[in-house]
Amino acid sequence: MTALTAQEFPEAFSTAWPFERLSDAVLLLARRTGFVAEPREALALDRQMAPQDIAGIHRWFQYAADALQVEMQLVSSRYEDVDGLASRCAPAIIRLKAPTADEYRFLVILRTDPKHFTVLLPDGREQSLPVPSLRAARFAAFEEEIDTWLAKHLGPLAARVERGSQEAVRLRAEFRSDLTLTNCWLLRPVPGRTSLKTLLKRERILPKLGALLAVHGAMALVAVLMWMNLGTNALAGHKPDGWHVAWGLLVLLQVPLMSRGEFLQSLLGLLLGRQFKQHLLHGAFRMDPDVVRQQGSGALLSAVFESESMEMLALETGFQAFAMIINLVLVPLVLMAGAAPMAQVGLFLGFAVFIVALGGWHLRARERWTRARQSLTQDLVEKLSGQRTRLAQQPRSLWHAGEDAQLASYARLSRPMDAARLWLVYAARAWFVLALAVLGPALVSGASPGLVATSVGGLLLGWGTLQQLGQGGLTAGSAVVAWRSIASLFRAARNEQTSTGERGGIILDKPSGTGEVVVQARDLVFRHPSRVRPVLDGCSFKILAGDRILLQGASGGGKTTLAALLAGLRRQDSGLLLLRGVDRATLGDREFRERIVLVPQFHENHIFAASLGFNLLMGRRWPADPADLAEARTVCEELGLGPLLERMPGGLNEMVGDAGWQLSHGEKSRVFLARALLQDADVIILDESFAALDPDTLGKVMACVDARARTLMLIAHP
Ligand SMILES: Nc1ncnc2c1ncn2[C@@H]1O[C@H](COP(=O)(O)OP(=O)(O)OP(=O)(O)O)[C@@H](O)[C@H]1O
Repeated sequence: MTALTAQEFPEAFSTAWPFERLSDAVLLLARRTGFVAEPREALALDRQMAPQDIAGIHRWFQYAADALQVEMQLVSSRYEDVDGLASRCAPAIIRLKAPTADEYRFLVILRTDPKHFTVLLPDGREQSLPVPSLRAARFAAFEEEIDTWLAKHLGPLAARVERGSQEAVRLRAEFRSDLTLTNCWLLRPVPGRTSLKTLLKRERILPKLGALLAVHGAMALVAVLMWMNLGTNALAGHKPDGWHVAWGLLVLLQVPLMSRGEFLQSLLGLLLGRQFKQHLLHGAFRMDPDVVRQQGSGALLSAVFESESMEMLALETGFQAFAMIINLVLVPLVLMAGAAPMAQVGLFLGFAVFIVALGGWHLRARERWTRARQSLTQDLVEKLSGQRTRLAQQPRSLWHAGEDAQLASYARLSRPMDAARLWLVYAARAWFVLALAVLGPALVSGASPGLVATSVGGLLLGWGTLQQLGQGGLTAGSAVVAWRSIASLFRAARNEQTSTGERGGIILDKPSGTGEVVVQARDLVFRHPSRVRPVLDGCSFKILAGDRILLQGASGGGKTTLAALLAGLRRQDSGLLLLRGVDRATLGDREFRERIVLVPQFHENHIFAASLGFNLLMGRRWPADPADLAEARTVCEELGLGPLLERMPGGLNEMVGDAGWQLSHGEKSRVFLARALLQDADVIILDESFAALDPDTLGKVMACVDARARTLMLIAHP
């Protein structure tokens, strides 16, 4: 199933943009959403692209996304989720097909709510379209077929399953799991490139923060009014003549204020938490691969834990800070109006300073403890990853060596942190007792009930505030420590100059034929940052279209390093590397990597915990078209994976990876090969990819690779 047709979605076709104006459409959408102000350069359509060529359009969207510094994500939705997608997709572009002719148009969706699309018209105006059900629109033709099937298999029961009900949708989805809606591209901002100002504006965060501040202010004011009312009336022995009703109303007023405050807090937490997560994920992909490798998986896992707690703690502290700052100002004012003003205010301020100092102590202790905890996590992950090696080759007596000392050191570092935590908790209670004691002489000397009530109100408010300050000190300290562990990940999101940068500006035509110079290297020099001598020094060569190159050399000679440079995973220190006459800076990393595809050595490659189909086609395009899946199946058969596919009950949908169907070494290496062959690259580099294959399979695999790779470089040992 591919595009929506005009018949299925009649209102939309007349509002959609023609193919020739696709670049104007993308540009206008990006501007209206506020994701980009002005593009760096004009967006040109790819000369070779045709409206029916989904692969070409997808490639062009990626080029446009790079140029505009946004993301364009191809999505597909299954039968049961289509309406959900419709209500969440904006801003997005959907390709629509005319019912008869081979004509396609592009629906440009600016906003959505559950019942309407706001679309951008080709003349720049906006129009609202009712979308009763995209599912009904898209799959109307199949409903009858499904009804017949249901009637046949469920008999009279089928009549009880109401059309459109949850059960009916689920049954239909089971029956036709192949029904999907594709050709929808979501436009999204790149998290690392969104300025704080844009973010605040787009999510309307400042008005929400303002409202939260106002709610907290109102709650504090109501609390003070309640105490004043109580003091001046109840404690003075006034009869209930209306003041008690006012008191009751003030109590009631707290309820809506509190629920509004909670709501705003949750909403802001959700918005900020989402931005934070997106930023971190984006950063993870922009980290230098060498840095990631050096850190080790344990440190990365710790960073994940820290990011979780950082998010929670930062939000918690931020919101508490609101109420606390208001109260820190309010408490001295209330106490000043009470029975022992100077003594109580002095005591309150003294305690506040004391608690801040305790917070500093806790921060330092927490930092040392966190380092010990991270090292424990790193050690545990290392031990788990090396479990098989340890079981097979390490004497049992050494399995737990050093663990006691490590745990003892961890326990020792926990002690000062726990002590600081305890002091922070008890400090607020100590304030309460001392402040009450200070009030004693005023009570004895017969201070007026109003003054005493105000003092007690201030004392209670002060108690709550110092508790918040102590708790805030704990969480802020933990958040600061967590931040230090993940700051590099966060900053990486803004990093454009890593080896994984993505800017681009040119789409190359398909190669014209054999003999053309595809790659030209002149005087390449590369030195690993930690090494003194360069691995590559003055390396020059040419690769022509159609070449079959065997690269051999001693172990450690630099073959893999050269492959990494060619495939755009590393940058040379000096020298020139051109792909079809264009250097990487001009071409952009995305285009460069799509043209030269590397199959890394087995231990550097990965099978993802996803379907086999995804693992095969992730380098081409995902979600995949039926044609992509058919080609993936053919390549698998050519590589001798046909019997495996037959054994798998789910076929290409079978889950593989760590928790899924376990693949053998040779099967995995052929999945890696198929993944590269399906990418339609100009040059394929295979780094020792055949080690695990028996002679029969090797013959098949070589024939398939030779037939499918336009230009090939094999790295192998002599
Ligand atoms: N990330 C790195 N940091 C520092 N040095 C590295 C790094 N990766 C590789 N090297 C060093 O660079 C040199 C070349 O390594 P490379 O992997 O390119 O060799 P190779 O020819 O592919 O070896 P093999 O045939 O054993 O796979 C080696 O001395 C290696 O120790």
